Order: sequence, then C-alpha cells, then structure tokens
Amino acid sequence: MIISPSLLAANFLDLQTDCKMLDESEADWFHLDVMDGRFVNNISYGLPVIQQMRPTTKKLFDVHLMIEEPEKYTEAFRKAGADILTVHFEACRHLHRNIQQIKEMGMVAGVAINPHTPVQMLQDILEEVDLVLIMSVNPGFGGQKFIPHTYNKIRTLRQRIDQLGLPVKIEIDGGVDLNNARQLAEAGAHVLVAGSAVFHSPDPKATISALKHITD
Ligand SMILES: O=C(CO)[C@@H](O)[C@H](O)COP(=O)(O)O
Ligand SMILES: [Fe+2]
Repeated sequence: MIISPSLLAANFLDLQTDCKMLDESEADWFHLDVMDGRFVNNISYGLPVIQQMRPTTKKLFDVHLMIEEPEKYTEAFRKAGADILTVHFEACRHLHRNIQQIKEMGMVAGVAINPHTPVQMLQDILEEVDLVLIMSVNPGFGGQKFIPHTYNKIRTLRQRIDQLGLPVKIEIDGGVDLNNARQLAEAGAHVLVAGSAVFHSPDPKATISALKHITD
C-alpha cells in the first residue's frame, strides 16, 4: 500500500519537524492539500509553503488542488516541487487539456472526484490519467467522517481499470484510519491519504507503518 500522509493536519508552526518525521517514516508520498476558498469553503496553504518544504525530502509531493481554474497554476506547482498534480473533475471545464498539460510538464497526472460524482463520469478520461483520487469525505476540511459508499466506488473503478488493463492508481482521501484501511485495500485502493489518523495519533510513525502494512 502506498501511504500519503496529509500535512493539512500537521503543526504549521513547526512544519520542519513534521516533514522530517515523514521523511524518516515509511510514508511514500507527502499529500499537500491546496484550497482556494472558492472551490471549497476553506483556504489552506499554497506555493511558497510547498516550495519551502521541498528541500526537506526526496519523497514525492502529491499535490491535491481543490481550486478553481487549476490550469492557470500547473507550471507554478511544477516549479514549487510537485511530482503528482491532481485536479478536480468538478473544477475543470477542459479536463482533457489540463491532464495533457500536467503530463507535458513531467508530472504524474491525477483527477479527483467529489463524493457525489460517479466514477462512471471518468470513462472517457481514464486512459489519459495516471491516478484517480476518490474523495471519501466532502473536500475542504480534515477530520471528517468517512463515507462508506466509497467502497462501492472503489470496487467499480478497480474492476474497470483492470478490465482495460490500465496502470491507473486509485487513491482514497478523507477519514482514512486504521479501522477502514484494510477494507479499502481489499476493495482495490492503491494509495491511502491520512491526515488526522497520522498526525493526531500518539505515534505518527508507527501509525504510518501500520497503514503501510495493513494487508501483510
Ligand atoms: O483533501 C482533503 C480534505 O479536503 C484531505 O486530504 C484531508 O486533509 C484528509 O484529512 P483526514 O480526513 O485524513 O483528517
Ligand atoms: Fe487531499
């Protein structure tokens, strides 16, 4: 299982310590949630913070853009250090073009869907993307309750991906913890994002390791 802890739940006054902890842990990616106060009702952090975090690790920066008109910022996020750039299906008028743009800039291209968006809506973009991020809470905030219908969405999408023989990864984001991680893996998830479950646990490194080896 690929583990991508979300720094939305980190200590912003001491990000360096949390970055170091993640770097030394079994985390695979750093999940970075960018919010603009328009696509979602919250504002998080953006380019300068990501840029300053970049030298703290060689691990991949998995940037989740919860912003309107993400195509305007593709190059800026590349320059700030993004390796994986995920845009929302619901925020893109020209999703196909945006995905091409992300790949042309040498990044892994992801598309995210909100809980109300059926996975079937991705039918005509599936061959173009490297990753599908299924939101298992409504985007905008950490610490929300996992929506159980997500399991059905994962199973449906995983079946379609396997049917087509595509190398697309399924990432699950929102309310992921040690109680649902195994079931998410069994449903077909490849990547788990966890914010609160990692950073609010007494031993974040141990929680990351437990999530990583959930199916061992
Ligand atoms: O994208 C988002 C929220 O919009 C997530 O990445 C959250 O940051 C996950 O936090 P937890 O639900 O794990 O606390
Ligand atoms: Fe996220």
